[in-house]
Amino acid sequence: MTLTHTLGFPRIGAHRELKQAVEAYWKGDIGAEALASAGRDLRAVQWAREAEAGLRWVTVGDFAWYDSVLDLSVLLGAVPERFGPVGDRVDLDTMFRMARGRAPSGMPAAACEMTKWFDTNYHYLAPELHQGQAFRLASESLFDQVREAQALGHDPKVVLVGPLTWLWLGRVKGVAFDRLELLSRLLPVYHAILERLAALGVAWVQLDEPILGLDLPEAWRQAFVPTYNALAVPGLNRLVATYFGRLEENREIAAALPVEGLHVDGVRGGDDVEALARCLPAPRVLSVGVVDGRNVWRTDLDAALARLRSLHDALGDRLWLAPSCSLLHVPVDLGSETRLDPEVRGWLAFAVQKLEELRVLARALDEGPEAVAPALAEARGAVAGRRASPRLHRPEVRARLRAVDDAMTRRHAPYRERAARQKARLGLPLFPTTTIGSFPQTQEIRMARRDFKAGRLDAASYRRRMEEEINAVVRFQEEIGLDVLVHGEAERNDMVEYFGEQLEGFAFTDYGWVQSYGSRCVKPPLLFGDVARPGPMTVAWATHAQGLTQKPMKGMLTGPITILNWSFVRDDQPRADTCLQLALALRDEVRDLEAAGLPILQIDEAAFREGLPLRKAERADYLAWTVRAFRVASSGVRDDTQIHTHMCYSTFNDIIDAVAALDADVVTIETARSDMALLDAFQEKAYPNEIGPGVYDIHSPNVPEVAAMVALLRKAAVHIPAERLWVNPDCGLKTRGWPEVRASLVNMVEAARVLRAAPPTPER
Ligand SMILES: Nc1nc2c(c(=O)[nH]1)N[C@@H](CNc1ccc(C(=O)N[C@@H](CCC(=O)N[C@@H](CCC(=O)N[C@@H](CCC(=O)O)C(=O)O)C(=O)O)C(=O)O)cc1)CN2
Ligand code: MET
Ligand SMILES: [Zn+2]
Repeated sequence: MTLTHTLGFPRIGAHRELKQAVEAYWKGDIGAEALASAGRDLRAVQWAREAEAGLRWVTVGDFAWYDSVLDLSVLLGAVPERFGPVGDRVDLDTMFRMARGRAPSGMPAAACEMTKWFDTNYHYLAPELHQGQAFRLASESLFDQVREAQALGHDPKVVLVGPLTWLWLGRVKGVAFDRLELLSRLLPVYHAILERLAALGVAWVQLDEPILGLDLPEAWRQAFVPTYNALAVPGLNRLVATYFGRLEENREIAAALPVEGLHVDGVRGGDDVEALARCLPAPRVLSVGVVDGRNVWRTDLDAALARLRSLHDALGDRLWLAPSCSLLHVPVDLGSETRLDPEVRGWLAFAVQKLEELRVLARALDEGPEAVAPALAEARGAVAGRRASPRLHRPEVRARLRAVDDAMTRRHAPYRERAARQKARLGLPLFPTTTIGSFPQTQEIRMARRDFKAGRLDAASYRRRMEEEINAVVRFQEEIGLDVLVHGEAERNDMVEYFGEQLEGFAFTDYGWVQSYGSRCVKPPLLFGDVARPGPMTVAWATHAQGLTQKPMKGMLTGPITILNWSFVRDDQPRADTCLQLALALRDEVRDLEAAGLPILQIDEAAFREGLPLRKAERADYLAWTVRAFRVASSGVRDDTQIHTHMCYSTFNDIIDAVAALDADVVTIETARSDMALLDAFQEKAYPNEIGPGVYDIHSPNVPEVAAMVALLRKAAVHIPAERLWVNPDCGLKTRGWPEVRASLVNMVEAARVLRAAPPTPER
């Protein structure tokens, strides 16, 4: 029999129950016992769904209150010293303090660094590593969850990130050293974990090693076989899971791993699956990720079956079926979407539906396609229907795409000349202060929007409510003395979904939530067809805001690459084409904002780095079409209009030339959690324009001290001449509360004043 399983399932619940429970606990509305009970309920529902779908096991270990990499760090006893002495077992609030700097109990401390999980919009907390670090088994939570699943009558497969990927994701603190040195200290703890799992009767453990899809240094490649030799435990089977990219030169390593099974991404892995099916020695299992875990379109089951049939012939029961990666990256259940356009709905599959697709495929292999003929026919109809739908195509958009020429990708004058004109127009001081765009999205704002969308609040009242919010935000910024103001983005549910809602070619869900980090979720819009802008999207709000102040107002847009990367996008044309369609729509918006009198426009490209291909060989191509798209969106303006862009969670070393090639007048970036280390890439010569290195971390509720921000800016001034430095937070303030925002920004403006009074002297 062909067995099916899943690498992981969304942990947030179909209606974000996890978010509600965790946030209530942080606020003190519920205690640890109620939180624990909410977790048990969520897991019970999730396992029931996996069991109902006929999976061979339920997956245990994919649940986490905040992040599963963080949970693993806790399990391994990798808790940084600043979180204080921890007992034999690390407690819940220590874990929450590592994640966000504070918890209902325990002293606040700087949170661990949070960054993107490979090329997804999911964030993990980076393990902190230091030379000579000791590890120990420091949590019972995983084993408790195994028993919990067993008590519910399920047979669990446990998932953990593997030791090499965990180390790879780690950040070295203190003295620089090779983190691979820690492997020998880490393996005994992994071994102990596996022994505990074997003792509980767990038959299979899935160890995720997605770094096998990266260009790895030779020493790391060589470490794989010895690592898995060291992790053999009698009676326990190990499935090493790879995903997100092609194995390429690491294929042989994967095939040689001394483990009982291997999972390979059948969607992004090219012909890895076929190659491994030929060389993987029996009795090893090959788990094939046939169903896309990263997108929401229904699987072309005929095509999948055609591909699987020869694998099935070759491997027999050694062939397992799974989604390409964990289903963490897709929404939970299409069944919740009662208001979605029925035609579009028919094209989709969320996590629950993807498990069903696996069941159909497995039965078709085992019993022949006749056994599942109605399901196959339905899927065939859906796939063909999407391909043939007239709603996908707009000839005028296609024509415009063909007409894009090089002139559309260039500003009139080079940066130096533009800077002079912008200076004359804007009259900003040295170290100009600004924010990244959003101000707190309060409960009241969200309630008003909910009432508006539900028809309980009319459009005029909603508009007035949002304008009042803008008025208050502008007044506040003037009062504390910020130099470049923003309108605060109150009217936006999300920086991507908001634009999707105003463009043709998109559809939306009500419950299509996907975890981004911790309790924060996003609802990626569905980009299914050619993109067009029926009318201005932000001009009315921006004009209202500019009318309230003499200070420069910064118009705020989300850029084409970020809309692309944070939507579920069509797979029937190259992403580059879709991106350029978005760029053309934004170019029109940019020009409308300029004509409306906005002197500064920010085009956020928060997801620019995230979308960078994992393999170096594919990067130049991505950077070429993304840079072109950004320039098409941003270049249609006068020289004295200042273009900003913003990027967060980025490592810039490998993309600095491309960031420079965007030719934005100002780029604001995330640097505070990494103590300005990211600025190395921006050394004067590498980045020619202005830059705002974030001076405090907005992902933590802690208020930054003036002195700390002054110190960070002095550090920044070592790399970048003071005339080109801006002062701003790391990112938008939408997730923060007003009290912290007030205190933090007052301190930030003060930090800029301190620096203006005693400017740093350049160190050359
Ligand atoms: N797409 C995207 N990706 C991103 C970011 C981003 O901003 N957008 N930022 C970076 C960090 N990631 C983030 C992801 C999410 C949030 C965030 O704040 N999400 C909100 C949801 C935002 C949203 O869509 N809100 C809706 C309403 C959602 C809602 O819960 N409404 C309630 C009512 C109000 C309430 O109870 O709060 C309801 O309908 O019942 C709105 O404002 O309209 C959340 O999880 O809480 C922040 C940062 C990286 N990736
Ligand atoms: N302008 C956006 C904001 O401030 C940029 C956020 S980047 C994730 O919210
Ligand atoms: Zn940001």
